Amino acid sequence: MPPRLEVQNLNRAFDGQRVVADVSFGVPAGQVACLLGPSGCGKSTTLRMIAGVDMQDSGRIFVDGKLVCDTVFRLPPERRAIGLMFQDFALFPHLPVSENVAFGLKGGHAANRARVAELLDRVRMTSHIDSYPHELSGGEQQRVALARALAPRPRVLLMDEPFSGLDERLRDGIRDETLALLKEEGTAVLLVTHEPHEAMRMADQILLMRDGRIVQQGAPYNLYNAPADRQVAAFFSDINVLTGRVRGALTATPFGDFLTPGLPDGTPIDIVIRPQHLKIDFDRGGKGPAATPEDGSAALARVVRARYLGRESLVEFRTEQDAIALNATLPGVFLPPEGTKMWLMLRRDRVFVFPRG
Ligand SMILES: Nc1ncnc2c1ncn2[C@@H]1O[C@H](COP(=O)(O)OP(=O)(O)OP(=O)(O)O)[C@@H](O)[C@H]1O
Repeated sequence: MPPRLEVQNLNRAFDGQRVVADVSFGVPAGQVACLLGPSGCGKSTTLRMIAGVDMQDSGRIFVDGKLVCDTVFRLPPERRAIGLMFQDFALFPHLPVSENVAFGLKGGHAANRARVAELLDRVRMTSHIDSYPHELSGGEQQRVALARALAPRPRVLLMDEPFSGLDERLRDGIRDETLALLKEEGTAVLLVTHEPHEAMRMADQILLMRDGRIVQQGAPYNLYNAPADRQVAAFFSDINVLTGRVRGALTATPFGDFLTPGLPDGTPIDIVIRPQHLKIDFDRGGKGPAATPEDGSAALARVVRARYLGRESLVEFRTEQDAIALNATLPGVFLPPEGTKMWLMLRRDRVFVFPRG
């Protein structure tokens, strides 16, 4: 079976500047793919080409294996079986909820009572069927917009930052409800976001974009735990970076040597670790824990600052050797005074080693 949505080698330039470069991916039915990346990396342009409101310079788009658009053939947007839900896609203010949901259906609400009732039930808005948009909260409007987008049973739904207008506290609930409904409908979803948290929560597959290219794609677990490069690692959380140079297939640090095979001597190396994967131990008269294969050797450091963040504490350290700044997060309340000597270790299975790009 071909993926429900498939994109092959899409390219788009504006004024000679490439903003989408050789983008390819597939989204199976019932799955959510998130196009994730910083502002201006080409996410919305990709979405607009798939929707049919912009035209690619080269590349092909398929829905259920059928060509929707290449550089010669082009189905108009309304014949692509692709639904849209954009942040600024407001509901029609002069229509009640029932007619808003039925808007894309032939015959309006009168001819589609069952479908409208089913969708409003699924988004828990049945009691608002006769309300007008201005009588609804932001979250309620969003749920109606979702029902409207799904009413014509699109094969593919494109969502551009659909939750960004909502109150932070409402968002997670609405995201989860939306996800449940999309799975039930079997729609393939392509969701654009610049928020890693949103992508981690929603996506079966993340497509991470940078400068018009997909730099890594895969399940959220893979991107978080096996990032392709230092920037990908940094996109999902704060990171600590140790720098060094290859010497005889090894890179030396205050935490012992790291294997860097296959790289010529002198290659600059970034050793990356997330703050939650630093281990700390107390100083026992100038001695720290013994080296282990799991954690390498310990390095002596002093506390620069410690802050309580609610669920965890953030402690900033500086190593005695090389004065490397390192942040550690620890669960609960841990606020050692400035200057406290402690021993740090890096969980070797959580360290990423990259040649500097
Ligand atoms: N119609 C256009 N004409 C000229 N340049 C454009 C046009 N549309 C987009 N661009 C440029 O292409 C680049 C990518 O824009 P795009 O909107 O796809 O990025 P994005 O990743 O969706 O960003 P954001 O998250 O800020 O919406 C930007 O530099 C933008 O200025």
